[in-house]
This record gives sequence, C-alpha cells and structure tokens, in this order.
Amino acid sequence: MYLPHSLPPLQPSGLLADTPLQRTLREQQTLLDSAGAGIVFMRQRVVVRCNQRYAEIFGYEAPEQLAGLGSESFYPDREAFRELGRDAYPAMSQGQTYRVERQMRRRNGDLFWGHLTGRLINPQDTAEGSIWILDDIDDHKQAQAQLSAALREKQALFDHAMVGIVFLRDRHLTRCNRHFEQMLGYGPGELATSPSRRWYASDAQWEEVGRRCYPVLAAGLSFEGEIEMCRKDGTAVVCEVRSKLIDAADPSEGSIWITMDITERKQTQAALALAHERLEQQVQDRTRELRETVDSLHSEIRDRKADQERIYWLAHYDALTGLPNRTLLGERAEHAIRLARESGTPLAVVFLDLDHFKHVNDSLGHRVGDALLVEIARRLRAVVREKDTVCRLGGDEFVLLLPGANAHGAARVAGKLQEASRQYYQIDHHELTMAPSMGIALFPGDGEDFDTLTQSADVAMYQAKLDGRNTFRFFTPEMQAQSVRALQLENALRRALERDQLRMHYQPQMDLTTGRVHSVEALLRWHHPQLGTISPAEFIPIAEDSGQILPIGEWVLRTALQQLKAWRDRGFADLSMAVNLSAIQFRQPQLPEMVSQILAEMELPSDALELELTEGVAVDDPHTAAATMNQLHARGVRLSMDDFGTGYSSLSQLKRFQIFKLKIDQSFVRDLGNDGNDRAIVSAIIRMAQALGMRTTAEGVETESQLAFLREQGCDEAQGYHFSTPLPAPELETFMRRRLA
Ligand SMILES: Nc1nc2c(ncn2[C@@H]2O[C@H](COP(=O)(O)O[C@H]3[C@@H](O)[C@H](n4cnc5c(=O)[nH]c(N)nc54)O[C@@H]3COP(=O)(O)O)[C@@H](O)[C@H]2O)c(=O)[nH]1
Repeated sequence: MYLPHSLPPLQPSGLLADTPLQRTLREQQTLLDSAGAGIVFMRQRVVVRCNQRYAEIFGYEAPEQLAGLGSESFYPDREAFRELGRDAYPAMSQGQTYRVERQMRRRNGDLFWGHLTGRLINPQDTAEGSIWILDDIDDHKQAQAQLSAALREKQALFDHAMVGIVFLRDRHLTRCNRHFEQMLGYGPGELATSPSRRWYASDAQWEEVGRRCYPVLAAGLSFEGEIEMCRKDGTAVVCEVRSKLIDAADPSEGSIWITMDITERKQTQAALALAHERLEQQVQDRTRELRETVDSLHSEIRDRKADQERIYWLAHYDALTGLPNRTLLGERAEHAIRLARESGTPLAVVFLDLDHFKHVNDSLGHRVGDALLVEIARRLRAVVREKDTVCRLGGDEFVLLLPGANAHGAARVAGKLQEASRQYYQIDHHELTMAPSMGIALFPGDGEDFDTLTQSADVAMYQAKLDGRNTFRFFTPEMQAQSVRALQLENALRRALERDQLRMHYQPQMDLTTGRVHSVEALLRWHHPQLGTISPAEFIPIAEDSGQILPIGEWVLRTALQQLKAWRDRGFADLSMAVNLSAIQFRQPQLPEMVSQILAEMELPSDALELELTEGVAVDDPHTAAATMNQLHARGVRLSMDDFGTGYSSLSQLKRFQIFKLKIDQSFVRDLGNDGNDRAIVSAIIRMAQALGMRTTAEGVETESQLAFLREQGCDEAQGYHFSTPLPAPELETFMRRRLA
C-alpha cells in the first residue's frame, strides 16, 4: 500500500478531471481517514505517513505532526522498542503478519496498551518500510485486567472462603469449594457431581431439607436456616445455610448454597445453655437457699423473740391463769406505791385465799382444780378495774393491788368478790362454789412497802379465816399478834401427835326418852407443856389450814373407836361413838375405806359410829359430798349434821345426803328461855327432822328449862353441861355407870 505524505485537496467536479490514480488515492485516503484503527507507514523506524486515528491515539492533532518521528518515541523505553524489533522483524521478514499487544507511550508520556499488526512492504527488503495497524486496547486491557482481577479475587474467595460454597443443579453438585469438602471430610473433587443426598444421614432428612428450602427458593427468596448434614464418617454436622437460586427467573440454572459448620458453635451454645441452665439452677438453688436461710433467720428471730416474750411472760405471769405473778405484781406495786406516795393518794392490797380449795384438788383431782382456778381468775379480773392488778401468788392465793382505793373502795371490791363467788362454777359435770377469805391492807398505814402491805393483808386474811371464812377483814395491829400465835400453834401442832400431847375427851349424848347415855361425842384436847391447854376451836382451823387435820383426824377416829370397843366390851354394848369430821377429812376420797378399815380393826359394827359433819362439807361440791355420804351410808355408818341451822343446808340436800341425825346448834339452845325466835327455830328443826325421818340432838343444853322445852318439842337427844362436860374416858365411864345404876 502506498500512503502519500499528504494528498492534494480534492477539486470540485468539473474543475479538474480525476485521473484513475488520483481517484484511487483519494479513495484510499478516505479509507484510511475513516478507519477505526491507527495506520502508520514506517521506513527506517521513522514515521513516513500515518492516518488521523494513529495521530489521535498518540495525542497529536494531525498526522503531519508525526511525519519524520522516530518510532522509538512510541514505546515506554528503548529496551521495549528494541525488543519489539527483535521480536517482529524475523517473522515479518518471512512475509508473515506480526501481531502483538504492547505497552506504548503517548505524546504526553502516558502508557497505554496497543494491539500492533505489522507487515513489511517487501519482506525481501526491509528498507522499503513497513505498515503497522494500531488498535488502542487500553480500555479493553484495563477492563480485562479488572475482570481477571475480579475473577481471581472471586476464585480466591471461593478457594479460601471459611464457608462451604456449593452449586447445585437438580440437587446435584456442580461445583463446590474445598472448604465444603473438608467440612464433610471428603478429598478434593470427591464430591463432584454427587447428589446432595450424599451429605445427609437419611432419605428422610434429605427430603425434609428439600421441603423446607425449595419452596422458599422457588418464591424467589433466600433460604436461611440450620440444617443437619452428615460427614463422610457418619458424624453429624450442623450447618448454618444460606441458599438462593442463581437466576431467580430460571430455576434450572441451579442454586448456590453457602454453608457454615456451626456444630462447634451449637455444641458450645448447647454447653453454654447447659452451663447457663446449671448456673440458673445454681442461682435458683442459691436464691432458694438464701431465701430459706433468710426465712430460717427470720423464723429464728421470731422464735427468739417469741422465746424472749415467753420467758418474760413466764417470769411475770402465772402459767395456769395468765394473771400477773408475784414478780410482776411487785414491779407494779412498787410503781403504784411511788405514785401514791408522791400524789398522796390511797392504795389497797387485798390478800385472797380460797376456802377449802385444797379439797377440790384432793377429791376431784388437779385437772378440775386447775380449771376452777382459771375460772376464778377470770371472775376476779372481771370484778376489778383495768388499772387494778390481780395476781396469783400460787395455789389458791391471790393478791389484788388496787391503786387509788381507800378502805371504802377496798371493802366494795371485797364485797363484789364475795358476790361473784356465790355463783356456781360449772367444771365438767361438777357444780362448784368457792368462797374467798380476804384480808385488806391499806397504804401507808398498814405498810409503806409492798412486802409489808402483802404481809399485813395476809394476816388479815388469816383472821377472816378464823372468823368463819368467806369474809374479809381489814388489817389491825392486834391481828399481827394473833398471827404470830397462829404460826406458833401451827409449828407446835406438827409435833403434838408424836409427843403424845393430844387426848380425847368424851361428852355424853342423852336419850331424852330413856334418860340413858345413848352415845358419846369424842372431843379432841391438846395440852402443850409451854402453851398450856389449847381449844380445838383454835387449833382445829390451824390443823385444817396446814393439812395436819388428816393424820390428827385419823388418830381421833382410831382412838375414839378403840375406846368405844373397850366400853362395849366392858358392858356398854349399845353405846355408839360420835366423831367430828372436818370438811377436809370428808373430802378425802379414801375416807369411806379408812373408816371401814378402822371399824373392822376394832371389830365394831358400822352403826356404832356416827360421823358428825358440818353443813360446810356440801357447800363447795354438793354432788361429790352426796356421793361420799352415799358410800358411808352404804357401809352402815351413820351421819349427823352438826351445828344445824347455822349453815345453808336445803331440805332437798338433807334428804339426798341420807342424814341420820340433826344436831341443833347450841346458839339456838342457849337462849331458848328468852328468845322466842330461837324457840321457833328449834321447834321447826325438830318437826322438819321428824318429817324427814331423822333424829335430833340438841347441843349445849345447860338448864333444866332448856331440857324441858326440848323434851316437850319431841327432841330425841340432848348434850351439854347440864348432863356433863366433856370428860376423859375413865371419868365418863364413871358417869355412865352412875347413870346405869
Ligand atoms: N374436826 C374435829 N373437830 C373437833 C374435834 N374435837 C372438837 N372439835 C370441834 O372443836 C370445836 C370446839 O370443841 P370443844 O371446845 O370441844 O367444844 C365442844 C364442847 O365442849 C362444847 N359444849 C358441849 N356442851 C356445852 C355446853 O353445854 N355449853 C357450852 N358452852 N359448850 C358446850 O361444844 C363443843 C361441841 O361442839 P360440837 O362438835 O358442835 O358438838 C367444836 O366445834 C368441835 O366440833 C375433833 O376431834 N375433830
């Protein structure tokens, strides 16, 4: 090809006629100018001519600017230029077209990739020059380089990804990376074309995975989930899987699966969950233990508090009745006395002792006794004011502290207590009455401190007992002396039996029809070497209070019956013996048995004995009294009601008690001559006894006129100084013999 250096401008048609050569040249020039590639004609490595594109590629405005330029300037450096020459000319010299991609240099120095196609005009003569076609492939080259780099990166990613990547088509593996194979324990390429079933443990699992994933993929969505696969060695591997169709529009293109072995993570998670669960359990256990510890601490504190309260309570209150005890009373009294002293107000202490309470315990048992005390405590509390203190000292002794109460107020309280005690206490089936004897001491006259006041009230209470019980007395200095005497007697009485200081005297009871001694009453006498002769009226209550009446009473019964036996044996065959029985003795459950035993010892019939009871025996517990009387009656022992008329016996009770004889109290007999009332009473008693089939004995008959009245009224027997005072046995025997003569 011939390339003119430059072509003459084209003439308008008609001005210059084209020669064929010129037309050819123009056509070639047009062809060259419109070619997309750069074309250059080189001779001796210098540009002879080039087209517009070639100039543009190297950054020139016009081809003419390149004419005469050495071709070395088109290459990055001389070496690159020479290398091309070394490479191209041997081939081109053989008439071959030389093609190469080389880096070249633009006019401004920038390098670019060009595709060179060169050919010698005359292979036999390189001097004729060469034609080169240059394509600027820099953009293409760069795009290719980027593509290659991207492909390399992707391949690197694929090869070195830390996740398994699998391409499946129709659930068959088309490609996977090494990680996937390693994850499942396979060698390189071992899984090629395998069905995905291969990495599942069973058909069922594989199908189940298909049912979970493919509907999602078919909907154009990504599947994300956990799938359990199976390694080559059969062990399970849990994978986190993400999957997507390669072409959502064409499922046949297959799908890509990115899998990550999370077995360890799952195990760790499971272990963590287990550890968490255990920790949680431990926390719960510790919390529970802590709660239990706290609870037990609380309960211990509560228990201790309760114990302390209980200890305080036990130290300050009476366990049976719940009333304050002596300690608390002492504390309150101290406080009340201080206040009374400061304010000049009065204060009273009442000492209360229940009459014959001991007999309830002895005859009905402690359970009944305790229940009775509880009820009594309730009544006592109900009688007094809120600010008063009712204390149980122990046994049947109570102390009432009445701040602000003077003599009048204390007497009112004592009266109310008496009133309250008149009502029956219903304990089980027992109807019990329990009268109190009370002593009152007033602050400051009877004592300036609690102990002295209590002592004074106690002495006054004792006096109330001596004065017949069921009453109250104010303390007086004289009582103190009496109290000292009572204590003296009590101590002396303890030795009286063993020191043989007791004797029996006997007083005849005369049959008013026959005028003979029908029976004798045994009356106890005590002669003390220092204290002298002491009246039974004084020492019997002391013996009762101290409990000594029981051994003394038994001694009296035995001695009297022994004497009776002696008299009977000495000719007084029909004589009977009347023995006084204290209410305390009467309440002894063993009494009937003891009486029978002594009678048997003495070989005496039961009706030889007459037991004189006072009305008081039945006051506290009529039911039990009746039962005891029944037992004695059943054994044949006769019972007489002593001092009749002074107590509270009712007619119905008399009948129930199976009383054999009523002894008309000497207080009615004494004034028969002067007192019409006494006459009426005595007469009524005799009529009533007759109506009930009982005998009567009048006590304390001292005069003939008394005797005449009694005889006139139909009294059966009489006893008194008119016939004889109580006498020692020998003297009474003399008396009886005289009467027989
Ligand atoms: N539980 C027991 N009580 C007994 C016993 N012995 C006596 N006693 C009781 O003591 C009280 C005082 O008795 P006593 O001092 O013996 O007085 C009795 C008689 O001596 C007295 N009496 C008799 N006749 C007359 C009289 O004409 N005038 C008068 N002024 N006094 C007289 O009466 C007492 C007899 O009382 P009583 O028993 O009610 O028949 C006294 O209560 C005795 O019961 C005993 O062993 N156990």
